[in-house]
Amino acid sequence: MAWRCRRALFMGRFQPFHLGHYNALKWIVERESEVVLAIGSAQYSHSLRNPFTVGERLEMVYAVLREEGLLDRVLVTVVPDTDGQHSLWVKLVVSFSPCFDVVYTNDPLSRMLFEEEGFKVESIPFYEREKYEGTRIRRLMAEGGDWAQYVPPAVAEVIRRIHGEQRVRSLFYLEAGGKN
Ligand SMILES: Nc1ncnc2c1ncn2[C@@H]1O[C@H](COP(=O)(O)OP(=O)(O)OP(=O)(O)O)[C@@H](O)[C@H]1O
Ligand SMILES: NC(=O)c1ccc[n+]([C@@H]2O[C@H](COP(=O)(O)O)[C@@H](O)[C@H]2O)c1
Repeated sequence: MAWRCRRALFMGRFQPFHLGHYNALKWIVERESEVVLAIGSAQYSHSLRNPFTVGERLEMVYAVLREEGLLDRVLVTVVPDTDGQHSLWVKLVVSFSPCFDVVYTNDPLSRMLFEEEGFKVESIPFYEREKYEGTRIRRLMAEGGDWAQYVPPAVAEVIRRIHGEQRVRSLFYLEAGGKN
């Protein structure tokens, strides 16, 4: 592969940024000179799948990068979804992102779309996936469980400041049709 900029892309929704994402990021940073962390589904918020705004997710990511001294190795961008127009999405990612050569993702659709556009795609080893999964952590928030142990402390601080747990609980109630 001809390198253009020696940078890797790490894509995700990060709803919220949890310890699985943190371990994945550290693993990628060890293998690559620079990483572009791209926050996807940027236009979405206030749903159970995407409760946090892209601005709130940026706060979570920067809190971790600052705390871990990673600001000189990781660039951050945000990318909206193209909602079904999959053939346009990689072009949008490219235009919203600093240059990158290789993509790290476990999402099969993202892999297919990036490979079709000629990008090298790598899988990420899962870190204790039974614990560190966004869907599970959001459910714990909705049920008043101990979600904070599954995110970096700096992220827990952001979520508490924005009353994220209360929001997820309300969304759970709304999306269940006000029945639970
Ligand atoms: N525990 C984990 N270890 C390593 N990589 C992970 C882990 N959890 C998620 N990832 C990877 O991080 C990327 C971004 O994931 P994403 O933001 O969708 O989080 P998620 O935990 O899979 O959330 P959700 O359950 O909301 O879909 C994906 O490639 C995903 O496979
Ligand atoms: N057409 C599209 O908008 C399109 C296609 C594939 C992936 N994506 C996005 O890429 C990200 C993939 O990350 P996950 O690993 O979090 O699923 C998500 O934000 C997802 O919505 C968008």
